[in-house]
Amino acid sequence: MQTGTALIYDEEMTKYKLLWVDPACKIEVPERLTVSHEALVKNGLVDRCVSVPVREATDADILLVHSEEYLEAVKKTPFMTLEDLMEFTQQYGDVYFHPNIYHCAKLAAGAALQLVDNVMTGKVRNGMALVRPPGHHSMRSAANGFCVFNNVSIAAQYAKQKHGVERVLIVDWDVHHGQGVQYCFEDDPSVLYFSWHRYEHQKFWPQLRESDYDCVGKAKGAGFNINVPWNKVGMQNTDYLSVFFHVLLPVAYEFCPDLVLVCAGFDAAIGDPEGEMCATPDIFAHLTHLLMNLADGKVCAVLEGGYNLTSLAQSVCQTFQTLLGDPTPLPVNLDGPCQSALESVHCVRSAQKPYWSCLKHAADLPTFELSTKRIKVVEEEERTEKVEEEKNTEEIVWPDPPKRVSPCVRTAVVLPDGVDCPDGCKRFTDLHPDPLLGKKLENILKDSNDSDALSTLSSLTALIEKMETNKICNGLVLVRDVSMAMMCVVQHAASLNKRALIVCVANEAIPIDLTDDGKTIMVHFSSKESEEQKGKYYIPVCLKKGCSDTSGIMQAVLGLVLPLGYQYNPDLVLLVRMPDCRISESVWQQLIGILQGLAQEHTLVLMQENEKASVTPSASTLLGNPAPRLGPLQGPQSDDVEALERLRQKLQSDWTLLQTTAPDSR
Ligand SMILES: CC(O)(O)NCCCCN
Ligand SMILES: [Zn+2]
Repeated sequence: MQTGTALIYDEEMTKYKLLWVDPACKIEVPERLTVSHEALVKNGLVDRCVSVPVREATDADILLVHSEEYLEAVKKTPFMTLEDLMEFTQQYGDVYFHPNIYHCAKLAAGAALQLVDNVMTGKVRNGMALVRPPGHHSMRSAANGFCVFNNVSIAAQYAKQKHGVERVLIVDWDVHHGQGVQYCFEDDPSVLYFSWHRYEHQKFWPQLRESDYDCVGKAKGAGFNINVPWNKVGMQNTDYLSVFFHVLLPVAYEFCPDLVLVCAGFDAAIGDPEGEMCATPDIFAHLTHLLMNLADGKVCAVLEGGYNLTSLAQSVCQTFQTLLGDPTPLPVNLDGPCQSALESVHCVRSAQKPYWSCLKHAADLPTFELSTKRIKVVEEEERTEKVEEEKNTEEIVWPDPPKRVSPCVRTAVVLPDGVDCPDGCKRFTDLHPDPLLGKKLENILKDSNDSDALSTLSSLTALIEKMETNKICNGLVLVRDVSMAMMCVVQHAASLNKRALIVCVANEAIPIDLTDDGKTIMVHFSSKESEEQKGKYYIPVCLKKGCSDTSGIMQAVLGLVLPLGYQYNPDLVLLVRMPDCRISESVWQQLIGILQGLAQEHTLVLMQENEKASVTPSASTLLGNPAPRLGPLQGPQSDDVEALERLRQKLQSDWTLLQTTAPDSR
């Protein structure tokens, strides 16, 4: 299994800066790179990465995206006088040139190519390049928005041409719209470009009509360009996650990319003068994690923006820690998305509905949107250039990101004799069995002197306690009676006053009645509608074709289990696979991989002892290896989607992160 996280950085890229007065450009300073790199050093992250050297992009590399005349013009800038540089800069928007910026722009693009080479040839699993000048605004023949060459666009073309990559997903979480990337690939179905960006109904820079949600790509590229406009500032963690759960991830899994490139701009974080958003740096740990089970984990992040030196450095560290496999931090009290974010999610899903089967049941455009479309045209004339008043974001403060400590044992296993312990795992037995356990479990145990059942259950309960004290990250247990073991875990977690999210894949009803105290939530995948109501914390997901239905399971995991799980914020995730369910191994691994974003990766996998063949693949994902790709997903069964919608409608008043449509409140 491929491991290793590349860090690509060279201090040469700090050696250019703004040489004259220009309020729009003064925030793009060399210190952006130095504070980021110093934070990585301070947190011991540089030593844990594979340092990969930069290289200069060649003319041929740059010409993958840019025109010869533009490249030739930029080549002249090192020899220009200050006056010439200022005059040369005039022709472009919100960007500046410097005698050394051409050199640095070649290094920034070359760094992205080095990252792609090392990931695609398997030298590392993933990585991030810390570069400047950034890239996503630069166009075929124009510099723009501090960008000279379009680093990520060049990397995408390079990956296709040199490594035969067929499908590239570009995730642009920078707070600005990377119009340069959109223009480059808008008619190209092999590159799916996703961007969210501060928009404020076209009032925010670069004030482009084509940054809105209804610009979905052109010709063969229709559907392969996804714009999520933020029409208000102050977006929070929950808004970002809502877009990942209900827009990006379902489409990304359907697209099934061979490679994921990230335009990793951190001006989407709190404190940034450009974004004026409120998402905290730890959100990038989750955004990164949610991408890491795509493309067999081949994720290449390239720095774009990020102008608050504190939140930038913190966000960079959060991203690297997740790329390195450290447990994700607990997502603190997420309430649902704000009304404006919900409108954007609603509009994007309906605009993209014709192109993606995972969205074929999405709601149509809200009626107010149709009416305001006309109003916006009227505003077009009235739009006055929003004067970029000096934003004073200095006084904004936020808590330091939580420490993310990897337990000394990553994956513990409790296996029957004769089943080998997978590499990297640690066999676990309970050294101090609780003599009263039989008594405590008598309501569950059929006969309390069944010694090896008792020993398995005592290992199980001891394992849970080791996870709660963060001695062990996650665990895999094979048992004879899965239902009984599940009830034992539920009871024990409750006795520890720990919240448990149970995801149970089975093919028919299961004998469990949940307490109604909310300490335990169960999502039960099955092929039969369960008639009896088992309380509001029991959530039956019925799939007509049962658990062999990959699309059905993934639709429910991304659109229901994840949002609900993130909002519930459990201390423990229990993944139960009933003996008879026919879930495919790779979907099972995706389930394990995706849900590790919760509960600081305290996932307990429970299977029947005859599932020996699943021990190694399940353990591999628990160890942090990416789950295998599922292949491009077909559409889910219509009646399953309708059942899921009904379920969502029923639950979303309690679990607001499940919402995908804005109430027609206008
Ligand atoms: C890379 C970037 O997206 O952060 N550049 C932002 C330029 C803003 C100009 N007003
Ligand atoms: Zn930006």
